[in-house]
Amino acid sequence: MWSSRMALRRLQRIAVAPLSAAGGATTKVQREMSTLQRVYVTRQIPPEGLKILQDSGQVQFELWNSDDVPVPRKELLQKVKGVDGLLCVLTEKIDAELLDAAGPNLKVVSTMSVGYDHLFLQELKKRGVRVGYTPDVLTDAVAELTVALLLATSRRLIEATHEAKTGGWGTWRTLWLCGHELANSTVGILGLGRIGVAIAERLAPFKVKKFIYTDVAPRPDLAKAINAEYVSFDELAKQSDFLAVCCALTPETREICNENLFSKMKKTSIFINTSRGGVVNQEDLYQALASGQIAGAGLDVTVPEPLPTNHPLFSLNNCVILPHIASASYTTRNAMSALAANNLLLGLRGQPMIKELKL
Ligand SMILES: O=C(O)C(=O)CO
Repeated sequence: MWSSRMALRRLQRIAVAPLSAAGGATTKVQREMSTLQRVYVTRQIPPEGLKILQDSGQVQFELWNSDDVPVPRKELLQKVKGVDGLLCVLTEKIDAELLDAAGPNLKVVSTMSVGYDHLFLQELKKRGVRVGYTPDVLTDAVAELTVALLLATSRRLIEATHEAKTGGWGTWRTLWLCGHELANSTVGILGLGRIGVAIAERLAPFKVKKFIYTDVAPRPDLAKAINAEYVSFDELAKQSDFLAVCCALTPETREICNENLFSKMKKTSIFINTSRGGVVNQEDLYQALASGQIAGAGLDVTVPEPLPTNHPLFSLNNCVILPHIASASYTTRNAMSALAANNLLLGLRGQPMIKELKL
């Protein structure tokens, strides 16, 4: 056990550089190594992204060679010293402390995520660090999972399989495990972007009657594609039979889903969140679910992550909680890693990234 733990630790510190195959250092290799830009990768990312970095001949990179445990903060602060680029995932806070530890060589931070609430954008901007992220490539996977979570919650699939497995399945009963159906319903989208549109497109064939949305301002170009009506925040709460949260986590949206929202929702409505846990006040959500103020909630994201197994939300039958898996398909995670790697390489060359955040 001890030796395997030691071996794991050693593995997690292994440096992987494209020129490592050259073995013993030759003068040529040393010369080439010195011109390669230095990169730290905070996770063992899916193979497509790693291959792009390895084959690039542009960077020498070191990675935290585990997907099961995030790189400890202390180690990360050490490893980023003097790097030109950083490829991270959403578990790493890229804040002033980290940017100071990295120092003035750092030119690019590329995150393998569409969300960027873990990046302190003002600090990055102040230091002139460019930021890449991975929108679009995950839209289909996230929309698909959102529909699955919505149906699992509204048609009570988790409760139902539990009952079937544990002896609760008696005779066929007229109202047992009844839920709420999409046909003839109003679906509300909080924060209409690419993902909200993709969710609506997938829900439309279920005979949804009406799509409504709210955002900081109307988004007619996007709304047109799904024939969605712009409404106020309060109207969204009042009218939605299903409310899907698709907004980014920002200071303005933090805990925007709170008692004020839940108290205006119908007792039969279903709340779904696949964006960020921080947009929800979880105590208020618990109260709304436990008191029957709303019918159910499906969450792919929580605060914190992982949500402790003794968290009150886990005690509720009408709350379905997934471990942040909305983008978790092999195709999508590989595409995200490839995009993150390409963003990083382009940024380090001083070229426009494929997907770059405007700071
Ligand atoms: O990309 C993101 O921001 C996620 O939440 C994981 O898909």
